[in-house]
Amino acid sequence: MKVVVQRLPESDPDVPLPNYATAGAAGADLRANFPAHRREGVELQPMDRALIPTGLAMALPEGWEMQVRPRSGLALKAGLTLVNSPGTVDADYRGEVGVLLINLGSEPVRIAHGDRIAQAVFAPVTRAVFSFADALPPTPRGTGGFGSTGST
Ligand SMILES: O=c1ccn([C@H]2C[C@H](O)[C@@H](COP(=O)(O)OP(=O)(O)OP(=O)(O)O)O2)c(=O)[nH]1
Repeated sequence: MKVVVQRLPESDPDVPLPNYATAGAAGADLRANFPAHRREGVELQPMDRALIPTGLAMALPEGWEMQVRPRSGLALKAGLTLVNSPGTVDADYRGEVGVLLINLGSEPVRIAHGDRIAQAVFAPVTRAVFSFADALPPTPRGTGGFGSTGST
């Protein structure tokens, strides 16, 4: 599928576009691309969160979404993940793609300009058509949930 990408005016054109690290990768790595006055990056203290810019806006084909997901290596090594995982980028969004990082680790984590901070996975969107009913079709489970079948 084709995704049209716009580099935003204050972004650094030397930061590569999202790319797939291997031939079979499902996610394309997204990089931090700070505007000129913030190229020093940011340091996230434990439990700090920050919206990290990618310097990019995108036009996805209608009927598709882009999911912004954590990178497992950063999660394991540094406790770095996304506050809103997976982030949802709508096909009609034309603003800058941002990555909402949070440091769940016990040490400060530095996010440098150009770092690979998350990955983008594209998925088709199925939209629901909602309708009301007085009762729902019965099932063996019924209204049981939240551990009603046991915890192990
Ligand atoms: O990780 C993310 C999540 C969202 N967005 C952008 C694209 C998305 O289309 C828009 C809105 O996201 P979402 O619908 O999740 O946020 P909302 O809080 O419901 O905001 P809105 O009222 O703008 O829909 O923000 C990102 O850049 N990165």
